[in-house]
Amino acid sequence: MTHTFGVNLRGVIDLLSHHLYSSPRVYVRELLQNAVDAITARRAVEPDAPATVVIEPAETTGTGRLRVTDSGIGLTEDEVHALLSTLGSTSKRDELGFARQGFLGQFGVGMLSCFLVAERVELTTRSAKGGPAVRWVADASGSYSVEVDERFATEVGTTVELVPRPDAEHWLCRDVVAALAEEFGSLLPVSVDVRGPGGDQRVTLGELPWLRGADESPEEHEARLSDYCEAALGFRPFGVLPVSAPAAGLTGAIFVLPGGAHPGNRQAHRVYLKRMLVGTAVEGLLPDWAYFARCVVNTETLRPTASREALYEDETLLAVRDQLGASLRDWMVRLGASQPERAGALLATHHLGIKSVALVDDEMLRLAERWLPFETTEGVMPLRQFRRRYPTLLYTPDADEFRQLAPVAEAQGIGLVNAGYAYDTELVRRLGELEGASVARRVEPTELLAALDSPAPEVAAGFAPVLSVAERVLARHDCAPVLREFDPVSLPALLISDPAGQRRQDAEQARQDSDPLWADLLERLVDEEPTASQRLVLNARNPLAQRLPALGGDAVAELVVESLYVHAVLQSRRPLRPRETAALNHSFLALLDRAVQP
Ligand SMILES: Nc1ncnc2c1ncn2[C@@H]1O[C@H](COP(=O)(O)OP(=O)(O)OP(=O)(O)O)[C@@H](O)[C@H]1O
Repeated sequence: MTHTFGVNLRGVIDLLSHHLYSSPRVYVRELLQNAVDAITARRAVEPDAPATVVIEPAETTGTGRLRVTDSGIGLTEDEVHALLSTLGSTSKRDELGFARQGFLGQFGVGMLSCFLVAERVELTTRSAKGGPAVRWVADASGSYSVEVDERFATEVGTTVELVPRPDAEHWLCRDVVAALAEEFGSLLPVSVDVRGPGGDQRVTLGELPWLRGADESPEEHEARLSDYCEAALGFRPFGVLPVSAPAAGLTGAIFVLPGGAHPGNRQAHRVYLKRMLVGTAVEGLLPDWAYFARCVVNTETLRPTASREALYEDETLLAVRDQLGASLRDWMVRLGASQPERAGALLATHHLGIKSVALVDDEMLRLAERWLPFETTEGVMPLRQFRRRYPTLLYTPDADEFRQLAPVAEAQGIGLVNAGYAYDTELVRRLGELEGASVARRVEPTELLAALDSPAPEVAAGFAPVLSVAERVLARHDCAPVLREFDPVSLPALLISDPAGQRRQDAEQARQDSDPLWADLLERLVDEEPTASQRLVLNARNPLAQRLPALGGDAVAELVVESLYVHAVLQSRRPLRPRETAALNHSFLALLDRAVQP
């Protein structure tokens, strides 16, 4: 024997209010949706039928109830039983169960959302198909009654009245209802009026704001869209671009933020489905890199989730995202060609997002090269400008390394680029991949050392005793001294790390930490390259360094060399190692002690 499931209406309402919809406010959307669908159905058979929805809030009806009247197709008595009184039953699907084109509803549960704010719903209707007027009265406990009486309604259409729940009266008040009707329904293709003491307030705009009027110039259109963006999204956009994706029946506009966006910000796009608002913080319409832009779109085919508050991540949405992303990118490239200054300002404001696209997109890479400011030894400038002087982009992948090497490189006439910030190294490398290996190269610190002049033999001979002291002192810090002559003269010593020596040091550390088998192998590696991992390059042109050979006794020379070393480490902004901190304390205090001796 088979039985039919019973449904506990209270339980279903609880499910809807607490788990499906984010707030009772959606009841206005569901009422508007039913009214618009009913008008669509009537106009399919009667194209000139009126298309009006009138909302009378609690204050206007004077009974505390809310009344919504539409000029739609209405319902016959049989339809009232079959469609309204059966959960999940809908007139908006075809015989095979597919959602019928042109209708907003499809699940047959929307009416239930009225019970989020009402304890009773009264629906009075007259069908365009003929027959008497019908009244359906349902209450939140799940019981309903149907009455037929010619006198209930004279016009074709439907009136829904909500009798508020004692704790939900405010949801039916004019301010709340008008605000919600405007938020959800401002773009609907019918007229929606909210009745009030001062007359009717029309909440519908008529046309989609991003469709350009016949007598509107492009400039006027852009200015109007900027005003719309300010009113709807709360910011004056840097730029506006109308977009469309015909496959998804989508039209709309992308608004570029004037500043202040962060790559980690959630995307918050305003999406309308068949001109009814889905949400104001819908995600996924633009690629992640476009975090500095917001969309307002209307779509005919993207699928809403059951709550109608988000979109399904299906293939159509992915295709739309790619297409909108490409439109934004093309717009930026065009801006770069037609209004270079504006493009430069845009890139400077949103450089992180733009750099992340440039990593995978050649056009954007060219744009970034031409417009994005980089720190270089020639000052802050775009890479294109830097390359006019230095055909090879010699870069440091680390900002500290840049700071350490830049003054010396600059004095030797070597151009350096700081590629130490997010995405910069990859970007410069990609430029090399695109245009040939000679375009970009990481500077090897030792290469800079090679560019520095060696002092004359007699000068070197004078420094020999100091250098042997320095060799001993610096060995404690895995460093070896070198004597060179270089500018700037004000710099007594420069610390340069040697990648080969660093590898050796890493291997040494690994050897100490590893098991005997590996230790043996690593030991051989370590032995192969017995170089220190750092060089302290003493500047024979610097007046302080020049006084080193004349220092009386090894003890003072030791102190000075160690101080110069620690100073050079500090200059390089590398954190001090414990042994270096100890050396700093010791040499500083010892020199102080000597300085204050009577
Ligand atoms: N104002 C109205 N005029 C005419 N018919 C209506 C009206 N309101 C509701 N109906 C009928 O009642 C049915 C059930 O409405 P309900 O809002 O519960 O679900 P739906 O609109 O079909 O789908 P969804 O759950 O997606 O909103 C509708 O399919 C429609 O046939």
